[in-house]
Amino acid sequence: MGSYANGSTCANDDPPSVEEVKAFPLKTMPLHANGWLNDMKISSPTAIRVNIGNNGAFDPVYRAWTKKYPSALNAFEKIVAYGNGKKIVLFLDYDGTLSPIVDEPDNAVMSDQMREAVRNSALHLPTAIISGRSCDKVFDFVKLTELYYAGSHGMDIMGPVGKTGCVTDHRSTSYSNNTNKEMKIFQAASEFLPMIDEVFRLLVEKIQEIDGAKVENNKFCVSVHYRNVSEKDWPLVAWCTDDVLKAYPRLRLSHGRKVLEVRPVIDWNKGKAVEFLLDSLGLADSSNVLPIYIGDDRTDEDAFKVLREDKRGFGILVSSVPKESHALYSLVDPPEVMDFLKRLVKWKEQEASQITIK
Ligand SMILES: O=P(O)(O)OC[C@H]1O[C@H](O[C@H]2O[C@H](CO)[C@@H](O)[C@H](O)[C@H]2O)[C@H](O)[C@@H](O)[C@@H]1O
Repeated sequence: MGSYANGSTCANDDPPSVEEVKAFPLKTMPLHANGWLNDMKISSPTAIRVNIGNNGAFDPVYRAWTKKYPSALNAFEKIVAYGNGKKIVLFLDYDGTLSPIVDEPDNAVMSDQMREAVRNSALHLPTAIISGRSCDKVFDFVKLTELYYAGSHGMDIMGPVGKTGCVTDHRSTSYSNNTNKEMKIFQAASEFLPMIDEVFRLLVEKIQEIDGAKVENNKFCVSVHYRNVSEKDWPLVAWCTDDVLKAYPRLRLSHGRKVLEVRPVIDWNKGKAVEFLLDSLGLADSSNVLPIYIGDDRTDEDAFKVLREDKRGFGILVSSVPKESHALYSLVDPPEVMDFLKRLVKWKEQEASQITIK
């Protein structure tokens, strides 16, 4: 017997019809789906676009927030001072970090200038992209072979063959890419593939009745987008997703920017992917390595946390609205991310020329 948001219980497991849900969305919603609705509202604040100009200089609320999360551009000298004598490793999220947030997920293209900035970073520093999208999709957007990629929130990693014990893990396979470097694919959730495909199909069927909703297959995760859904229908998105997921206890839900992320219940996330890549690259020794992770989303917090807890590196949160984070620094938006990458490259080049002169 289930319980509903209005305190009543349902006598059998038959869910209400979509018409009933449309008529009384909150009344017919199971309690946990009602909890999701709160999270949907919290994780998708209507961007009260503050007057950010000049690093928030004009907006008192944002300015106060940057006291806790200083701008990584303003604190650049301090950041590179931490990196002095250490190898900096760069981890970048994709959506909202390298590309602007747009209404249609398939249109989230990266500008050529940003691609160039990322390519230059990768030529100077080990650089990886860690995204909620599938590896293939994020590679189609980024189109750079100089990087390492982790898709599906870190559950699908294309990286170098390194020291890690996971090389012998049954979930990893080695191959040679077109640069003839030996690479490996590590898929922490490989056994979930058929289940994710099934859930994707069920969600598409269910969600198609909701105006503006979209379901995206990200290989080891499924994204249910509600950015283009009228807020009055958000309960319906939560209810439909819950109705599918209740038959899959091995899947769970996390929240992103106007998106519900369906993913396997395994102890793996973007933070684990960062640790895995550092290990694969032979850069797990925190005494001479400084990992920096730049991201904008709730799922990036797992990576910020790993770096912060071990004091081995730090996160930079990309946000134009004040929010709590495990990151140490902030940047307003993707153009500021691009400036930061360019400055890092410049600093690296200066460092290299000084070494040559000596
Ligand atoms: O980890 P990320 O690279 O940040 O990926 C997270 C999700 O990003 C995408 O959705 C978000 O960006 C879309 C395009 O700007 C936007 O329309 C959507 O509302 C955002 O949630 C992507 O489509 C998802 O699959 C990723 O999981």
